[in-house]
Amino acid sequence: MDWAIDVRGLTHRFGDGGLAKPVLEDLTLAVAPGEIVLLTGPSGSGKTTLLTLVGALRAVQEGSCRVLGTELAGATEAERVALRRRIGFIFQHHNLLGFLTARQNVAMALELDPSLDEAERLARADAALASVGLADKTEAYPATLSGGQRQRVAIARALVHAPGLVLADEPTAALDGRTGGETMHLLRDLAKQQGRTILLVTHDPRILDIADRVVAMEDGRVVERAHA
Ligand SMILES: Nc1ncnc2c1ncn2[C@@H]1O[C@H](COP(=O)(O)OP(=O)(O)OP(=O)(O)O)[C@@H](O)[C@H]1O
Repeated sequence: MDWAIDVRGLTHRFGDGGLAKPVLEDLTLAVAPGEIVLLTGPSGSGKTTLLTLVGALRAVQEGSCRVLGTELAGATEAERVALRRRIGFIFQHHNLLGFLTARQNVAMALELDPSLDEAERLARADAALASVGLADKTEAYPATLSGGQRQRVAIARALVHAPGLVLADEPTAALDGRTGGETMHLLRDLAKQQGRTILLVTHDPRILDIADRVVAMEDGRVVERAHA
């Protein structure tokens, strides 16, 4: 099987090497293409660290971490940058740029694709915004949108470049329960339509039902793999 994510024996430490207790310890996790996996577990169990390693945002220290076919152990910064371009990221705080409209924020994710001209980028951004129900907000600035609308813009931005993988870190943390649930169901529906793989870190029990699989972490290890 060509896994979207194939992590084996991953160990990660912060601080001064040998003596520090690992934040991730001999962790193994495989995610199939098109699968939606939610990662839960107590604060400090290493979820965000795992997400940043899979997202090629930090260097692998020990073990194997294959993402979309790229081995990140021993990868160069250029290889990590190339992989990051194939991933869509969604953060707790939408991370939209306040001086850009919704359309410009989404189109930015396409700027690295030299095959697209400006008109094509904007057209794709509009289509992505329409797919999250924001066809009438393309010219809106983030400050004029609600929290749920901003996170939907962030979803459009994460999906617009047809990423092989979407990584999300606590995407509902800044939203009320109902809005968080609606937003994540929308993400799930779009991901399923488009065949995207998702790894999503959450503390929010109300969104566990969007998962194909819920993986629980504790002390840097996977402790439970439950089917949702
Ligand atoms: N850059 C860093 N330098 C030193 N220690 C760090 C760093 N980042 C994280 N840690 C430590 O690593 C441990 C795991 O952190 P991590 O953020 O991965 O956990 P988490 O499960 O995502 O927690 P939370 O649910 O609170 O976000 C914590 O004890 C944290 O303090």
